[in-house]
Amino acid sequence: MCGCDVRASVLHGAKDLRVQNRDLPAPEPAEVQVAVKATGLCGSDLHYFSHYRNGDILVREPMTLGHESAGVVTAVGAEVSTLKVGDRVALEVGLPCEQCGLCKEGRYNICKGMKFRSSAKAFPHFQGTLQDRINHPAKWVHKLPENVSLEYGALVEPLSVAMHARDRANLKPGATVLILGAGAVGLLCAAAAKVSGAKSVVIADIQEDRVNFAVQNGFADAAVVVPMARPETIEDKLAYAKDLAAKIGATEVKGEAIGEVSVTFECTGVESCMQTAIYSTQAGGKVMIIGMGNPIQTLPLSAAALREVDLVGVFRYANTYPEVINMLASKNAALPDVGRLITQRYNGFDEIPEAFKMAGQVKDDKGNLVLKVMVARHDNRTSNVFHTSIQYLHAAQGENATHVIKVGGELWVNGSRTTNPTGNGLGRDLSKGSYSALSETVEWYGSEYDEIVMRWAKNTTDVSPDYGAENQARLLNISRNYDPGRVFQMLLPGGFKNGLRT
Ligand SMILES: NC(=O)c1ccc[n+]([C@@H]2O[C@H](COP(=O)([O-])OP(=O)(O)OC[C@H]3O[C@@H](n4cnc5c(N)ncnc54)[C@H](O)[C@@H]3O)[C@@H](O)[C@H]2O)c1
Ligand SMILES: OC[C@H](O)C(O)[C@@H](O)CO
Repeated sequence: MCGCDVRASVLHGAKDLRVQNRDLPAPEPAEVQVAVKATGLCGSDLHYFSHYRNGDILVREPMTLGHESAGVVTAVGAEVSTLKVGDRVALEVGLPCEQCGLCKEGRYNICKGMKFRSSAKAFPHFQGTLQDRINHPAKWVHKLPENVSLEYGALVEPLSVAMHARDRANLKPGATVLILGAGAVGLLCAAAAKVSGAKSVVIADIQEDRVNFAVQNGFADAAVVVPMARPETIEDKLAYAKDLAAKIGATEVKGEAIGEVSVTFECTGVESCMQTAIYSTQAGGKVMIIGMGNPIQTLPLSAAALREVDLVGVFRYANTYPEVINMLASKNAALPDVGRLITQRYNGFDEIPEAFKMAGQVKDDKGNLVLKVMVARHDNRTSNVFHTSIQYLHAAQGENATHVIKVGGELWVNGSRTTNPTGNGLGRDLSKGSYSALSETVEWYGSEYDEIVMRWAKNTTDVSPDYGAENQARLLNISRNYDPGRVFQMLLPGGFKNGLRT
């Protein structure tokens, strides 16, 4: 149990991130302590990073960013019976008052007393998750099943926004759906529509690559590239929105024009898109207001009111985590692979400023889309140990020592994703037999070096005697004491590798 110093990434001003030590007490009786392993960067984090404010909300004291996170439980408070050390978890980072009428109705997301990690709305600010470990009430920490990785665990937060929007839309199977904005939020809303049985999903964005990504990866059935224009007068703006709505309505899915849609998810925050959303939605339909843009917008209200098109606000989520986690675990065939949104990965505190820089770009240096930037936490010391461990295990198995890890459908060789998994002589599909002692226990999610060792150690109960009794005992001991910090101490050079055949 850690009552100790932890490192945190702390924002002191616009683009002024510093790595600092913070005292972390042992968890309170109803809390767990979680080693944060994967954190997705979101638009609000980026606003705080770039401007030291998010819209009207000013940062008033140094603040740690990050709220889309998953990690591993490292300690539990005395009253906690639902979680144990070693559990892999997704963090629901908003703490509502739990006393007010809205909380009692289950609408805790709009509780006035909400404290949300990495938001400067509450003061003192509730510190975010870009920190080695945090203490968090067990009630808001959700266990991940074995087949949901920590990166997917981090996506539970933004996917919750989409599922909450889906719920607020009361989306029915067979609905027709328009998504305005093909950023991470729009794409996740498209995924939520797909998994809920929408008949057709059309997605529109000014960025052609993004809408193409959506269609190519099964998030949408058809794409509309929104023309760039800057109409000045309100008449011209509404005429532009009507034209765009007509263009969207004429878009064909399976040979049929989509027409006016049952539900529009507005995920840009842009005024012209809100106007278009009203014109694009059928009488009796709904416009879901998810994008947060200019707080004052001119809208064709009568076009909504006289056709009973409901304009429905969406703010974060409530009671979504269990469903979203189940959905990810059950691998529902109607759900597009949301993991494809993770387009860039960074490791550790030193790379966080670079990660934010990337999150502010549309494309990376290689011309790849930037949709969701993920920050994992490990330090160099442990990553070397990880590689060493895998290398020695392979050696111990009598094979060439290579660092070959299967991640989902892809192979990583010596730390890089390989496009040629079998042709270079290094590739081995660890799940397919030849490494029976390791099969299905070796998975590497992005750069979660320590998790892989954890999972592998947990399962290594019948390893080859070649590992040596001492190391086997050590592994079993590791698996019982599932604590990343401690495991790595045990795996430091001079520890684990000693005694293994090379
Ligand atoms: N309501 C909530 O609880 C909630 C939660 C998270 C994010 N958000 C908001 O959702 C929005 C989307 O978030 P994101 O992370 O996907 O952001 P993003 O910036 O990645 O995506 C926005 C997309 O809108 C597109 N766009 C901009 N102008 C456009 C136009 N005129 N026509 C068509 N498309 C246009 C951009 O090209 C971009 O792809 C943001 O406003 C964010 O603040 C809301
Ligand atoms: O500023 C509001 C933020 O965008 C939200 O809190 C969101 O990121 C949480 O899901």
